[in-house]
Amino acid sequence: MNRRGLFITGTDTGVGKTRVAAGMAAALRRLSAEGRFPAAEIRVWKPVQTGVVSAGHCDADSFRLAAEGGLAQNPRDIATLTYAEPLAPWMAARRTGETIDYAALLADGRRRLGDGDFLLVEGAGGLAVPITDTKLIAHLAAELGLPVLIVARAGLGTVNHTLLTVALARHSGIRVAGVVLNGAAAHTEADRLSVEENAEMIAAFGEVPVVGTLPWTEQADGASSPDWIDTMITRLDWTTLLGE
Ligand SMILES: Nc1ncnc2c1ncn2[C@@H]1O[C@H](COP(=O)(O)OP(=O)(O)OP(=O)(O)O)[C@@H](O)[C@H]1O
Ligand SMILES: C[C@H](N)[C@H](N)CCCCCC(=O)O
Ligand SMILES: [Mg+2]
Repeated sequence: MNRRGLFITGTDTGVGKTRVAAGMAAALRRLSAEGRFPAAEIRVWKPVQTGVVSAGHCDADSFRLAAEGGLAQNPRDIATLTYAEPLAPWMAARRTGETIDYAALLADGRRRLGDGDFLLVEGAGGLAVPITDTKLIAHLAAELGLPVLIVARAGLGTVNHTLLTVALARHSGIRVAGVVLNGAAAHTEADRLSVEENAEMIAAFGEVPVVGTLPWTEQADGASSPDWIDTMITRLDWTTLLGE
């Protein structure tokens, strides 16, 4: 199967996975419309989301991926599972008396990958987040056969978090496409320098490209293509992302 896609994970919850996934979706959609990206459709998938009451709620990742990515997909189709408790999927499901049918979730992902479009998948939290009592988000990314893009914070502490995430990805047999540092406080020269030094350490010790540094900006929409997205897209190795 021609697996054309990218799994977007993070070093934590709240690091900007949705922001990056939506920004990529909007940019790739524009490139596709201009005939500069070899996929007719750009689609997003949120396998499981927690902390929201419904996939159509404006706070839901499924809603934000569609809105910020400028996508026509129905948010209710973007997310497969939605749980109210803001917890790891395993626990959020258990709070409702359910267990997640991992095989069905994986099959849904493989179906979505099968139509030859380009699929951006957003995980839940980081890679070591439980989906069931035996499966983590890392298992899902590995068994979908997709490379991961790691969204990490830009400041102090991110080197450890990012290198741990890279190590788990590789231990799980997942290719790491790159790292994006999010929330670079561009207020002072010292901040900018420390972000560059964090990127240098992550690249050196993780043997992974830091493909983007997101400034902390308020606006997020599918209309504009911020510079960081264009830089990131040019730095990614598309031969691996478009499937051999
Ligand atoms: N570069 C940025 N500039 C301004 N706000 C940002 C930026 N990145 C993320 N945010 C905001 O920070 C919050 C967390 O970002 P986001 O929801 O993308 O994280 P996440 O990793 O997807 O979280 P979750 O684990 O819940 O899915 C959101 O309110 C988002 O709008
Ligand atoms: C609720 C949050 N926004 C995410 N949907 C789920 C994050 C799970 C994190 C689990 C953990 O690492 O402790
Ligand atoms: Mg998110």
